[in-house]
Amino acid sequence: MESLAAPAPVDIKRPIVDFSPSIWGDVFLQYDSQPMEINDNMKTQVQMQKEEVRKIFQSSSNDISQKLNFIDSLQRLGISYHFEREIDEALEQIHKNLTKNKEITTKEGSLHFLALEFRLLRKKGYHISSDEIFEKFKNNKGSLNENISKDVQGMWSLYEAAQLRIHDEDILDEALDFTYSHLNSLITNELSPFLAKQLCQCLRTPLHKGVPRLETRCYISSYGEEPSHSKVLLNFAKLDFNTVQKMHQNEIGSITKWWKDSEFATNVPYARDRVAEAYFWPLAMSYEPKYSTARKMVGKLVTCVSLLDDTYDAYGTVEELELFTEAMQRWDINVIQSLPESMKVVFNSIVELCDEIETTIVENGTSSLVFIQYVKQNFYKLARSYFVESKWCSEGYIPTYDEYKANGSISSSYPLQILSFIGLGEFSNDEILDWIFNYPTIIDAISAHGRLADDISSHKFEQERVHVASAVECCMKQYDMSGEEAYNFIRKEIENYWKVMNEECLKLDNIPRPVLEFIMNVARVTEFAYENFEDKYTKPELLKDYIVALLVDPISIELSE
Ligand SMILES: CC(C)=CCC/C(C)=C/COP(=O)(O)OP(=O)(O)O
Repeated sequence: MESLAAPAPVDIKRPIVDFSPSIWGDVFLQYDSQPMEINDNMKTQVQMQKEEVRKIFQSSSNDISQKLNFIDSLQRLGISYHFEREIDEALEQIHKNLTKNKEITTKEGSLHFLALEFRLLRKKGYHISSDEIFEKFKNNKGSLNENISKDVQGMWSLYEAAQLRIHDEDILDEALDFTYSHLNSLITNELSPFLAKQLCQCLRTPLHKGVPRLETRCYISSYGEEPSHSKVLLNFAKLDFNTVQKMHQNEIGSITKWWKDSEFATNVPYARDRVAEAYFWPLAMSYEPKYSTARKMVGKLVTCVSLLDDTYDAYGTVEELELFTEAMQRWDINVIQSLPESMKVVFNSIVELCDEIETTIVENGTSSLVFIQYVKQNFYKLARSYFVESKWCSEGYIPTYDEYKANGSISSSYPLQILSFIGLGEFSNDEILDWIFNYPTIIDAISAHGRLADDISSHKFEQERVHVASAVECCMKQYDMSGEEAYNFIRKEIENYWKVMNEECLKLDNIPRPVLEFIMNVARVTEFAYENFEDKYTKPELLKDYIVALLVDPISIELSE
């Protein structure tokens, strides 16, 4: 068959990029036909083990420290979603015991205990004063006591707790520097290889910034080596991981089938072929079974966003893209009749996806129809932001950093992804959708964080070809900085956005916690995807092992345990 993608006039110079092909072949196709339902025997086992875990939870009712450690393990092992009500009630009770008239009244306990209590309560949205809870660890100058450096477990917990810091929490800023440098110095000399490995991992990715499913996969592998581990919890976590993984396999199988049937790799040959990598984003937003539809749809949506991005960045001319953007605004393919077939394929894929989303929400009765209008408008806004970048690029214009960030937050595609995921799930209602659509501070912070992290990871690769000036050049221009200074400036901005996000999570008590968690998970997957100046989306070999661990290999379960 003749390729659909041949450019219309032969002499057009296109910004084609030599993206590497997909590394997955047909690996995920087999899962499309795999039965979604787990068998009766497995269901009975899940139910029995879950009840055993519940009994242990209930029996720890009077010991706060034990309860907090138990909740922490449930969360880290990825099974807390089975016990949401119990955990909420327990934390509410613990919060009541800790505070009276908003003052913290009980500050007894070890540094580990207080830091864990602080972290779990704050994660749940309780605004606990860091100054008050850590008061007894300060000296008379108001700084942290040097002698806490002897308490490794305490420092470790304080390091994790301090990640939830907001602005003007000097004690937590200090705690983060203090614990990081002391813990880092322990790795080489004083710890067992097992602990040193754990510590390295948490210094690289603290719990608060980790992608939940990856954290769980990693923690299940090491939890059994902790002296105080519970076999009941571990077995249930493994069984649950494998059961839920089957559902994830089914989802990625069906997205892969759709992608292959649509022949995007042939029909849009200039674009990245990244189905499994795209699915990583909705999987990071939530792995829970009840968000299966949202994951499937958003997985497809991210692949369409990727086709669109490459159409603007790696194929279209400014004249073509102007027309394409107009077609997106009018939602009308007739506007682009004169453009190359491949661009029409991209346009149609977006229109058809929106139709599919609409059918799904009507069938499931989960969402109001304002949702689909918002999705379409966000797709247009995304295309418009890409067009702005294309124009800047063709004109050789370097915008100011602020101008670049305002546009770049939209072109991160996060507002669209977040809106779509939440609109397809159980918390979808007009109020929440309006809130997201109007770009609240938390979405702004996450999108800007995404744009900056992406830019500093792919800066060198992108500047090797004709590409819009990135945040780095814009920052150099606006503040008259060297490249190195701009990198450092942007890294500080990224840290600052974390404080903004943490702060918003405390303020937004009218938004359900799971919704805030989905949103925060986007920041977490950003940190992971773009760490160490690498772009794991564009270079799939960097993501391969993680995808295998989450989507291909089950966890082995020794039956004797
Ligand atoms: C966040 C995800 C996975 C979105 C979908 C695909 C996409 C646009 C990835 C970023 O690519 P890029 O680094 O080339 O983006 P940009 O061109 O916006 O810098």
